[in-house]
Amino acid sequence: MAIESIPIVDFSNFKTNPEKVAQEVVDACKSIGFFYMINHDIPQSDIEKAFALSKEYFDLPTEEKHWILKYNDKEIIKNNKPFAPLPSVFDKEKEFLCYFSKKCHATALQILIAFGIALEIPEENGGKEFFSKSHSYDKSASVLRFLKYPRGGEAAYKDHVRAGAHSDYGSITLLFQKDVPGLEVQASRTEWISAPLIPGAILVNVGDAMELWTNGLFKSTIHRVTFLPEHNHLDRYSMPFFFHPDDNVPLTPVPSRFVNQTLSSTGDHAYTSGEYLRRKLDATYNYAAKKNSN
Ligand SMILES: O=C(O)CCC(=O)C(=O)O
Ligand SMILES: [Fe+2]
Repeated sequence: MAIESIPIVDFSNFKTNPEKVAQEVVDACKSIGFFYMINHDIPQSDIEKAFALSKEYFDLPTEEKHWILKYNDKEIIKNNKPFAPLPSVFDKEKEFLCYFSKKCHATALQILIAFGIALEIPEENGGKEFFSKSHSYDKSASVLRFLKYPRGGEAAYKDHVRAGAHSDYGSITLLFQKDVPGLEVQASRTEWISAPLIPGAILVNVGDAMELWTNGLFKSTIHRVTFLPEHNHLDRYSMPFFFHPDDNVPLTPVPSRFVNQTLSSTGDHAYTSGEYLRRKLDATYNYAAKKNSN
């Protein structure tokens, strides 16, 4: 049966009825790979503030934004520290940004706890904390990203697809959308359906590492961003929080009676989370380099 919409999961009952909420989360992850999380713990005022900072940054003159590119040099990346100093727009709000990214982390952990509950992970393997204990705040590649899709002009951006079809690489992604819709999801692996804006909701999706870890039980679904003609005069801002397991976590089948324990023949399961991400990034950037040289 075709999947026509993305389910909404209400987390206000997660404390009182965790099994029910967890089951809804896992049903969504097994079918469409996306769900809206409502009644989460991130205040709307914080989300608005983060969007305002993003806009403040993108509104800077281009030359001011370009200075950061000079730091885009491998030698600057040392001990996993940021590769460049923060632009002043963000530096002055460092405390808030730290707080906000920790809120995203804590919210994503709740979803992972739901996975642990519904997949009935045995206690000896970590029980409901099986996934969450593998996602520490500062030891993974998790990242909060601020994105802007500039409005189209007469000639520019004739192509209505503004972020090409892709799947995400990590375990899960939390997406904050604002004002302008545009995300489309390849439901049922064939048809595109739109992911409308639901005020206050966070759109959550499964990434490739989680699909691999659950041996295909959860679906890392392809999605893209398109602009409808009526939105072409508007800038679109979004904030994805890409959540990744710690680099050293092996992506071997999750110990759950719902997860097929037979290894696939592709050999992907031998990878740790860090190796898997590196492989994906290499494939992406080699591809980009080849495409740009054509
Ligand atoms: O901007 C969006 O709404 C989606 C972005 C996205 O899918 C991504 O950055 O992976
Ligand atoms: Fe994505």
